[in-house]
Amino acid sequence: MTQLNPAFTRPAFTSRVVPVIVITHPDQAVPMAHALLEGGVDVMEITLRHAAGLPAIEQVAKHVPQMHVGAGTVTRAEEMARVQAAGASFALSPGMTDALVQAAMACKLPFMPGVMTPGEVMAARDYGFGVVKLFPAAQAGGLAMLKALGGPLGDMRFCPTGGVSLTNMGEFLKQPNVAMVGGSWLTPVDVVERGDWAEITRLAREATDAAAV
Ligand SMILES: O=C(O)C(=O)C[C@H](O)[C@H](O)COP(=O)(O)O
Repeated sequence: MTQLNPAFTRPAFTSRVVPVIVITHPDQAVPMAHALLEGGVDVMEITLRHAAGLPAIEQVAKHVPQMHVGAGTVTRAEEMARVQAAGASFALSPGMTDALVQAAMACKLPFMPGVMTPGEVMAARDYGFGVVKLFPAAQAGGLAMLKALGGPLGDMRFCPTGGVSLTNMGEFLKQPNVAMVGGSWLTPVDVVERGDWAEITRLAREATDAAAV
């Protein structure tokens, strides 16, 4: 099978930290995108957890072309075409189903499925994925799990997400099989709700600097 997610084998974005974002009003999307860029983060995972997610993706895709906007929490096949139509340049999911993978292939949308077991990593590789999201990373075994997977499945790369923070992100990024990390700590809901974009830039810069070490 051909490589399905080339964008995640050689990501188009430069940031090795992927903010996982819950947006509650589409108007938050564009200022947040600018604030993250200002802090050196050129990728966003805008989740579909809130109804504002889809219009938020649309806003960023339309108004902030230098931002790589992805759709997160894509758990149903029919959402794949919808997020692509909204302008998402890739999709992520906490898991992997045949239906989701088929939908991503049909749309030719780069997709990062979620995995938690060696069997799921192998199934993802069979489909042609080279980079997968380890979710929930902490509960899956964190660093120890990544090291263990690196033995038999050393050709696969991971984006651990779930329980990753400023404190432990450096340890994750040092692992040779970790391509990038994801997390919600860069965009706390209360900070977004009050529109404190300077604080989002500060958090993004702090993460960018920690990733560079
Ligand atoms: O919504 C999704 O699609 C997910 O995969 C879940 C998120 O990635 C995690 O909830 C982030 O975890 P924290 O950084 O620990 O908050």
